[in-house]
Amino acid sequence: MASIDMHHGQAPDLTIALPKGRLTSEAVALLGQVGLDASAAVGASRDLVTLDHGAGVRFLLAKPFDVPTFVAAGAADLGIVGKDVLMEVEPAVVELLDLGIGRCRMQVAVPEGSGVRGVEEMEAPVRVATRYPRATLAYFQSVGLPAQVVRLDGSIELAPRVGLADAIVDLVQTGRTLEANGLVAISTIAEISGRLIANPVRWKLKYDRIARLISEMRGLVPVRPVRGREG
Ligand SMILES: Nc1ncnc2c1ncn2[C@@H]1O[C@H](COP(=O)(O)OP(=O)(O)OP(=O)(O)O)[C@@H](O)[C@H]1O
Ligand SMILES: O=P(O)(O)OC[C@H]1O[C@H](OP(=O)(O)OP(=O)(O)O)[C@H](O)[C@@H]1O
Repeated sequence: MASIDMHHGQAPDLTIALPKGRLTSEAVALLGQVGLDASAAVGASRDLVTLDHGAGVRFLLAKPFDVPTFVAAGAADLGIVGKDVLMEVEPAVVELLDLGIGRCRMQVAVPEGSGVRGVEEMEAPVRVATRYPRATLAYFQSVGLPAQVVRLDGSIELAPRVGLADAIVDLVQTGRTLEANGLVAISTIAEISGRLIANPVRWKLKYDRIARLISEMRGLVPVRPVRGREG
């Protein structure tokens, strides 16, 4: 439908890519608090584009790992995405704000029965199952421990149980998934939360509009600036 992409017959002032899934409802709630209506993103509609006509803002619903792709390419001006994705993809985007949503940790975990309680106790080369090969290899390199990555797309906690890996690197929130699978966290790689990102060129071109949005968001939740205006 052509009209869905238009704002009173014109292009929208701003396009924001939202992650489909776990972060969607928190992101929509946050946007609602700054007067932007993205509520259709949490409804039953299968439409992947939703428009707040009054505000002139268009929302794109993308898979979390694809949000940086849309933003870096300029298909969206802004995006909301987990820090885990940014660490893994290292996209050409500007990270503007920590939104404080989707808080969890990226951790290294091992079978409880292994007796290992610190990465320094592990025997090299460590076989690590993860969805985050890049962040994992960077971490193990930083602690001087050779590692081999087994790349999985989910159910990471299964790998050590069936001898596919000695350890995992995954996101941990309540710790229930680790516990239920006989694993224990031995190290934290990073604190994770949702971030507001921008296409670097649009950040300059639409500075006033985006800066207004940032100051409105900053005034709300326990948000903190990650990086200032660049370039
Ligand atoms: N257990 C968790 N607790 C808090 N935040 C999480 C948790 N798991 C994931 N997240 C955050 O939510 C984001 C989106 O997670 P979600 O599970 O919706 O996507 P995904 O794992 O990429 O799933 P899929 O590939 O099935 O779409 C992650 O990138 C991360 O920042
Ligand atoms: O510490 P917890 O509160 O138990 O949360 C951690 C789990 O949540 C995420 O998985 P998700 O539920 O997204 O499933 P997936 O691994 O199949 O993507 C993550 O990959 C862990 O498995």
